[in-house]
Amino acid sequence: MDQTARKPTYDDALQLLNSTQTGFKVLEERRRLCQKLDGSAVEQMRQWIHRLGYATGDLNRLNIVHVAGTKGKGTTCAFVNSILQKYHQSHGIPRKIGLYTSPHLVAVRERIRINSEPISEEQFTTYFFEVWYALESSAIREGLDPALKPSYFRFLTLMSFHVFLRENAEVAIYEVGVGGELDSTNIIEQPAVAGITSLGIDHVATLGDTIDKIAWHKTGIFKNGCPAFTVQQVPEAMQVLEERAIEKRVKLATVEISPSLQNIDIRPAEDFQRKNASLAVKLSFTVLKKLGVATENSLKELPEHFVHGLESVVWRGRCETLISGQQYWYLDGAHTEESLEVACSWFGRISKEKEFPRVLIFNQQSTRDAVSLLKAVHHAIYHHFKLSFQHALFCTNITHKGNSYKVDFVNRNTNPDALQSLQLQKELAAVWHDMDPNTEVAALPSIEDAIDHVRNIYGGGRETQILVTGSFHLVGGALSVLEGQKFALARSTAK
Ligand SMILES: Nc1ncnc2c1ncn2[C@@H]1O[C@H](COP(=O)(O)OP(=O)(O)OP(=O)(O)O)[C@@H](O)[C@H]1O
Ligand SMILES: [Mg+2]
Ligand SMILES: [Mg+2]
Repeated sequence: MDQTARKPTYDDALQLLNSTQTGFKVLEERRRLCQKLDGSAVEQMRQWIHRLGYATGDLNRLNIVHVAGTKGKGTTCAFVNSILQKYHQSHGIPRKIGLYTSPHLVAVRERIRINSEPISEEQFTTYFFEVWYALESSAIREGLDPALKPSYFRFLTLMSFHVFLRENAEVAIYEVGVGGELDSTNIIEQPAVAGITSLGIDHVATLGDTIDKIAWHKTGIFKNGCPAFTVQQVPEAMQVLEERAIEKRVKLATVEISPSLQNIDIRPAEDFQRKNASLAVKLSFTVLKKLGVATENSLKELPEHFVHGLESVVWRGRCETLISGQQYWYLDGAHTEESLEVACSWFGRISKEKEFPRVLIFNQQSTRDAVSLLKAVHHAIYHHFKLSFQHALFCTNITHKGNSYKVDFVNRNTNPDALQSLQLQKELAAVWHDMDPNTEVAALPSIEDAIDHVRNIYGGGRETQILVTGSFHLVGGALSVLEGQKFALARSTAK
């Protein structure tokens, strides 16, 4: 971009950011060569942070709460954020809270928040270009190719560090991207505290296919001298966590579901969420203690701010309900077997109370085994709840009709030919038809097509309950289409 021509806009920033996506062809090649992550990614991050003019030690000023895990990372971070936000509102401590999470639901800006608010378009643009140009000019100074940029997630991670340091955040809460050991967030040397949420199987190509290999990666965020907490895990995972804690000389404690949560309105009222909340409580106590706030570190009775923080947390796209006319939309971005079970049990519990027809909208366009995930949905709904879907719609992750994406959702990492031919969608429709021949199935080219299809099913005149799940791209796209359409929407949070 010509820097002298005009002031770059938010849209320019997003276009350039999208240009850093690795791209389908490179990803295919990596898969073909079975390339795993290696230590070079973290080393490269260190070099980039230096090129922005920081030492890695500068990050210690951020009193980081670092969270890894297979499921519940984002939610746990959101709980910590909400608790700290309540403290901030009443005591002015922490002065400023940064929150870095992924993926985003409806706008990239959501990934970088200050005091709970996504940074503004203006801030995003300013900080984006500060980082972009600093990387270019340092590359030129060092005789490197200025066109070489960190890939999408790494760029945003770098940018988040820059934003929080520039904004003088007193605490920053960081969700790991993938794994821990080799993740780009792992240049953090001395976090205030580390947390590991529930472990399960995901990202097998990069982390390994067994729970112990996955657990090993997650413990990469353990740092000598920094306390760590985890929740109850399966024994194979727990053993690895304990061994690595000893090896790294880290004090690791396991957090049980706190009895005090029984009287608190945790949403959804499921044990997995109480686990996330209990872990968040311990992480918050620890970081507040580091800031010199004397809180009673007891889980028997929670201080008022903790209760308010837990009850008022907003974390969209997870067990979210939208009511639009006669339609009850239930949206959850779950995309692993364990989390789909959780999402389906939430939907099943609510749905069995109603006689209305049920519609499933499902998509999972990455390298995950979409068929197995779909079977997990079937199993949970048909076997556990003895319920069925009258319609099952399989769409791509393209937001709008006519192959157009909202700029925040552009995804270069999926095979365009497979999207065009609806290859996966047709396969999923056939799999579902085999499992339940009574369901009417359809493969559709976009999220908007699927939503319109639902509106047309019963002429819009009949109450319907729709479960949208399998991917955050799908749920984020569905939310932006639903909210963009002129229907009166009532939002209700999961119970
Ligand atoms: N502790 C948990 N155990 C199992 N499933 C969970 C747990 N916490 C959340 N989930 C499910 O996983 C979904 C995603 O939750 P969340 O965003 O907190 O996870 P995440 O670890 O950030 O996931 P991602 O890898 O997509 O970033 C939720 O909607 C919920 O259905
Ligand atoms: Mg994940
Ligand atoms: Mg997440």
